[in-house]
Amino acid sequence: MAARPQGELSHPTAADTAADTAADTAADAVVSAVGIVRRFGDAVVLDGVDLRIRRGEVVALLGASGSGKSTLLRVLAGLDSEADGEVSTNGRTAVVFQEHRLLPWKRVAGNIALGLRGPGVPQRTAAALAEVGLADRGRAWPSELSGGQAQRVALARALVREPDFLLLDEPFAALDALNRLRMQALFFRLRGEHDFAALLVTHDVNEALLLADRTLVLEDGRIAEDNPVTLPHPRAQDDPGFGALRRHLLTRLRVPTSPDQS
Ligand SMILES: Nc1ncnc2c1ncn2[C@@H]1O[C@H](COP(=O)(O)OP(=O)(O)OP(=O)(O)O)[C@@H](O)[C@H]1O
Repeated sequence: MAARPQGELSHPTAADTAADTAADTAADAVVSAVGIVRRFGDAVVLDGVDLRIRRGEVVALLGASGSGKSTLLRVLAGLDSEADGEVSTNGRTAVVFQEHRLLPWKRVAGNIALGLRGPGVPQRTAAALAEVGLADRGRAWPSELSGGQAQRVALARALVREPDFLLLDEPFAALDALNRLRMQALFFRLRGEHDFAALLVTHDVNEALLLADRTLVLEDGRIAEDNPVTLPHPRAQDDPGFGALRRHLLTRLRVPTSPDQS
């Protein structure tokens, strides 16, 4: 790993040393982060995070409120230039936030197509909308959508870019319980069809265990726990293995469990 000056987060490109790239970003990794440190004033929020996510892998990032999950996501997405350390990405990335962030002055289709070039954009836009079950809403304004629909559009806007790596910051947290379950099922289906890797920031241990291949716990500025989830799909919350992992994570996160959760 090449030494990087303090105060500088590097996103190496092909111009960086070939040796670094070969060693640090193996062909099967969509993102590789080494020694990420992020301070806000005197507060050290990320204190040396190392993380690698493989192609096609879905990783859930858990941690107490304020532990730095969103900060880490922003660093990995290249949205934060103030961090120290090194991030290498390999392929296209796209981000979905908790709030849909659709432009209110553009119709749904216009929001999805934003920034796309070349022939076939209307077809790609229509296909992405169909994938999230909104084939007939392309001409709607964002203000005419329900919260769940708007979040589906945000997902379509990310998918139409055919990302290798999808970063999701509590994408379903603002939805009611039923819509949340629908979105989780949709995410699972899309993941099977597109084979993207994902980092899913979530507060919801059940969501993490339903969707992820691996769970991370961020604590004291570091990845304190990194565990594979080997349960077969479709995962059921009443499965004993699921329950054991949930209890472990809830304890790790110091969330009190009630008898019906255990
Ligand atoms: N722009 C900023 N300026 C100052 N402090 C910040 C800034 N962004 C984040 N922080 C601080 O960094 C810490 C981590 O914030 P972050 O949003 O990453 O946590 P989180 O784990 O995503 O929290 P939550 O689960 O509540 O969303 C918090 O103490 C927060 O106040």
